[in-house]
Amino acid sequence: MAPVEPVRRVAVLGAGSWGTTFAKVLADAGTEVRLWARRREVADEINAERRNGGYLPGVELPEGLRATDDAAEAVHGADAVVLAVPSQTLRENLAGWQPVLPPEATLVSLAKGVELSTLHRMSQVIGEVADVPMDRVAVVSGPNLAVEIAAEQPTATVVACPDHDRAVAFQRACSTSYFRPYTNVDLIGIELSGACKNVIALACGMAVGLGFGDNTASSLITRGLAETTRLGVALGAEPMTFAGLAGLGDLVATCMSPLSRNRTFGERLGRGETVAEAQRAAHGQVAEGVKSCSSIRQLAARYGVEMPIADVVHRVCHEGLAPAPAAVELLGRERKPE
Ligand SMILES: NC(=O)C1=CN([C@@H]2O[C@H](COP(=O)(O)OP(=O)(O)OC[C@H]3O[C@@H](n4cnc5c(N)ncnc54)[C@H](OP(=O)(O)O)[C@@H]3O)[C@@H](O)[C@H]2O)C=CC1
Ligand SMILES: O=C(CO)COP(=O)(O)O
Repeated sequence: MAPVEPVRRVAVLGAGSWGTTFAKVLADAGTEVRLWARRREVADEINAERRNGGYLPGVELPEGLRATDDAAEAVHGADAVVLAVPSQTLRENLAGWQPVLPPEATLVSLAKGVELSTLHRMSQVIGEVADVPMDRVAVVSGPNLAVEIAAEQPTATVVACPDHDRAVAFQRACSTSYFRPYTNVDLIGIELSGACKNVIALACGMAVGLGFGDNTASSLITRGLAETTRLGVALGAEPMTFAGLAGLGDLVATCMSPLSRNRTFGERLGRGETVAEAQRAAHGQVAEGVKSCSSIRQLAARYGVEMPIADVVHRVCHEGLAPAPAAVELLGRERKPE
């Protein structure tokens, strides 16, 4: 395999809260970065005022961060292309960008979800649509609440890629004084961790909305980690990945933080709001677990893995089960050893 070139120039496609924050991280790391925004006015605001007020109010973006609404312009000459759109829209967006992708660029997913129509992880979607070998596909995942990172609070993450050298090259491109990436080669474990923690965070939010405290949340986190690990191992992941930053780390951050959109969504359901009401309150920002609970549940069924928390979250979000009886159901399951 040819040596991997250093990552000097990166395109970030998607200017929501995480895409914009990650572009800031890259710029702060000294990497040249172009950010693609779907709407022209967002690109104009970033260029003229160095802010993206709709997603990151109060955050000043670095001078060197340039935005455009032209994806071809954003990716031109890029050593890496970072995909920062919601997971259920990745296939369609990437199909549009595919003809202009630089032939040797590393393709990096920030999205945390499992595709509903295929049950594929994001790296699989990227491999299929961009028609690239999997050693060119990477994932960034960890306890990474965008708003905290945009405020430059110390945070660690994982850059995962089957090609370790490629992971190291991208790790260098996004290391700053406040953002510390580790590398990993277990794409399956890192991606399933990121997708499943959103579903467990919905369950934790429901518990909070029902008025339950930290014992309930901790019980959900721990049993959520157990069912995520079972699924991951069945799909070929390394069990230890789930104890790392993208596993336990992200699970704790998302389940415990009021900044999490998934936990907030679950909390609204726990307080008695409908899915439609919780969706309206999210103001267009994505709570990935609402869709991924269904794809993850199907994946679990396909591999014969028990995921009782994901199962009730799906039934609350899509089959009209109320959060209170869902909790009763989880507690009333057959008694078993840990
Ligand atoms: N926010 C966070 O803290 C973190 C998020 N993630 C993950 O990153 C991914 C992106 O999330 P995030 O940036 O937070 O999402 P947001 O909801 O904040 O932003 C989504 C972005 O994608 C754009 N977009 C492009 N195509 C579509 C489409 N078809 N439908 C909807 N939006 C589209 C949106 O454009 P427009 O503004 O025009 O709607 C917007 O720029 C998700 O998978 C999320 O789980 C991972 C770690 C941290
Ligand atoms: O992935 C995240 C933190 O790591 C963000 O979580 P939410 O999408 O629930 O806000």
